[in-house]
Amino acid sequence: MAATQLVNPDLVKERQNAAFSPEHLTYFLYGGPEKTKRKRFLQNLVIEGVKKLGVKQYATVSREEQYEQALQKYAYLVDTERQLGITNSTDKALLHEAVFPCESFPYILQYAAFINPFTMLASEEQKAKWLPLMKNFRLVGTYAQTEMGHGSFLRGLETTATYDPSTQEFVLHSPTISSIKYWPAGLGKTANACIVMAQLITKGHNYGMHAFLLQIRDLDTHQPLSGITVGDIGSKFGLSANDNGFLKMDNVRIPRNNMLMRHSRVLPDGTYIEPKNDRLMYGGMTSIRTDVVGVASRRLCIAVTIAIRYSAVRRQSEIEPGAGEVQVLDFQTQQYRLFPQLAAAYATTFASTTISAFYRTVSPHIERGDLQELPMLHALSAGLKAYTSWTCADGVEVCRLACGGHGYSEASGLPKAYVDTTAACTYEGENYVLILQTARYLMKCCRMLAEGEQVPEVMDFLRPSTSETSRLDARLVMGDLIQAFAHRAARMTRDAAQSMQTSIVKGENPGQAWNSNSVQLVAAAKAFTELHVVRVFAEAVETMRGSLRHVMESLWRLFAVNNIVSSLGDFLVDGYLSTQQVSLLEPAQRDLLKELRPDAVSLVDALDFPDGVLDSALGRWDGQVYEALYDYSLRSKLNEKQVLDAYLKHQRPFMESQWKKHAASAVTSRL
Ligand SMILES: CCCCCCCC/C=C\CCCCCCCCCCCCC/C=C/C(=O)SCCNC(=O)CCNC(=O)[C@H](O)C(C)(C)COP(=O)(O)OP(=O)(O)OC[C@H]1O[C@@H](n2cnc3c(N)ncnc32)[C@H](O)[C@@H]1OP(=O)(O)O
Ligand SMILES: Cc1cc2nc3c(=O)[nH]c(=O)nc-3n(C[C@H](O)[C@H](O)[C@H](O)COP(=O)(O)OP(=O)(O)OC[C@H]3O[C@@H](n4cnc5c(N)ncnc54)[C@H](O)[C@@H]3O)c2cc1C
Repeated sequence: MAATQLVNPDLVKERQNAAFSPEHLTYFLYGGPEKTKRKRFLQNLVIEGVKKLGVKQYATVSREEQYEQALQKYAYLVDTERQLGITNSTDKALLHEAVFPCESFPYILQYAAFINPFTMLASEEQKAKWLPLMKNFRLVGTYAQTEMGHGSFLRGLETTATYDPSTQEFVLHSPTISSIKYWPAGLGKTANACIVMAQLITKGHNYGMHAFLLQIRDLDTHQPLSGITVGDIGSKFGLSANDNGFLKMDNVRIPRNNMLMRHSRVLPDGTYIEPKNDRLMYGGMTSIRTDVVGVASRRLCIAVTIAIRYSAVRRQSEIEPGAGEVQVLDFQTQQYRLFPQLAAAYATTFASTTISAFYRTVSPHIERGDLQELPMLHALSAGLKAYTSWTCADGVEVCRLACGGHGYSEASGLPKAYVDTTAACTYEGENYVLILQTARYLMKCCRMLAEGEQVPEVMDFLRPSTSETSRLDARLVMGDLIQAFAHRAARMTRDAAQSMQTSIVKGENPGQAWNSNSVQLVAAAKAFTELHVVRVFAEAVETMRGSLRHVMESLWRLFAVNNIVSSLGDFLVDGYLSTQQVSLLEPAQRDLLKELRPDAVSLVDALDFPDGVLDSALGRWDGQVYEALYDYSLRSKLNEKQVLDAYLKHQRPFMESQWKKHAASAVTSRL
């Protein structure tokens, strides 16, 4: 920050009063002083670079302009990456975050869901041929899987890829209106190619969903190719700069070699060679799900930074009559709303770091054909994607509401953070559908344990425990709190398994039994995922020392206590927590709010978002919120002219006609 910047005195005081050094926490989050320095350098560089492009603030332009500006900013981003020789994925993510703060952009899937799944699914020969075209943007692509009629149930996809041995081509076809590909990001106007997921039919047999590389537009004129109908799906709840698209294929012929043939193949005569495991086709989705955990947690980190800084600057109402208006952050209710979001922001950040690390560890094994850890990776990434996007979307909305009226203005940066985060509850697998995959794995582990088989170490919590009551006392020992989450997850999983068994005994088939108990299964999978998040947050805190450890331990405790209190029935139902123990929790929660109050601003400062990423009049580092809000309003398009054409066209005639009807006298320009 510029040393000369005039900072709101309340924020200055907050920063002076912190009991720990936020800089140390920043170093912890970003991997040390050197990496932090690099992060700041990179983000500030592109924030300044974007300013020089002359693009307008996202919230002040139309959808078409947002789209155009996003293309312009992306070109600048890639040029900068190349000039700086950036290949590291964290550096890239940091640059993306600074150029597109809580904003989507048309090329979002170029790497995440075009190049990555292509690399996973294509043969070496195919990679040699197409990767250079993809990496150098000759091919701009997306992942076209969802159709109008099917997104969750992939076996129900209707698009067909029928092999014709006489020409050695596949014929891609959308046989019905519901089979039109619908939603893929960047498909409408930007992509000239895509990975299409379609039912592979050869020698009259359907072998299920497979991936094909399809060119959809001419590489020079960008016109759609013959047989292709493609376009933008129209305005959405958010993600306006993205041209999510539709695609209809009318018997489009592609060479046999455009089927991605690393795992399964079709020989020239039409013979099908099966993959080692048909789940490998789903690998691209697992990769993005782990990214989505990171995307959602960063959005909540941004929202909580905005809301806590603003609450420290905003003064309204008195606590003691006559003693002056207080910072709204001093209201217990404000702390009760915001501090759990702060805790969740850190919790999901650590969850994101660990699932990414797990993904990086396991994917080379999967690449080698060792699929032992695949079910666990799938269950954990699906559960965390759902848990984090729910938690963060809800949290962003809590932050927005906690900013009062100004939270409703786009100037706050919170509406765009919300619409962006809530989308993550649906894309890459609707959350209920995904968390049920986690439940499926839990049921499988229950069966394995019942049959005396080994389960992965993280599932050990399912083993019968000797202790059926908690040792929790007023000290709120971390181990006792973690044990409470473990007990709850185990009990709920066993209860769900038992209910499934009962349904089957009553005569339901496995599908019916699953559906009859799916509310319980979802609850068990959420409890398991929350246990995981509580654990990884605790593991991170346990590596910290001194005053940082002290404050982060309190934040962790707030996360744990808050989650117990908000699902108290789960912990009481079998008497694991006694009513006496429960009576400790709400006072402890209030004490934690008070304890964390002096460190709240520094805890968000430590997240280290530059103003360019917050993109918020309310969350600015210097706290000069009213100047920023006023400036934003002056830039409203409606203020470009004092008297609008719409006034002359609609308002004035309307007013005149109303007045004439009821008063039958002339309009005067003054009262
Ligand atoms: C502090 C840190 C600092 C760092 C700074 C960093 C800052 C930056 C911040 C963030 C970093 C990240 C930046 C990266 C940017 C990336 C951006 C990402 C943006 C995303 C944009 C959105 C794009 C959206 C794309 C899409 O939506 S694509 C479409 C997605 N569609 C789906 O997900 C469909 C969901 N449906 C399914 O997956 C399946 O149909 C099903 C629900 C799983 C059911 O399938 P089915 O075969 O019918 O299943 P079952 O019978 O139930 O199960 C069969 C069997 O298969 C197993 N299975 C299923 N899936 C998988 C899998 N994926 N992997 C492995 N195994 C799987 C399942 O478990 C069953 O197994 P068993 O039979 O053994 O039980
Ligand atoms: C912003 C955005 C971007 C997207 N980008 C892409 C993209 O790039 N590429 C792409 O291919 N797709 C994309 N999608 C599509 C997305 O992946 C799907 O919308 C998503 O997987 C959900 O599928 P659906 O729309 O069919 O929902 P549905 O499955 O129709 O869901 C409707 C309801 O039914 C419930 N339901 C469905 N099945 C079950 C079940 N088995 N058990 C219990 N409940 C069930 C769901 O929980 C939900 O409440 C995008 C979507 C959005 C919103």
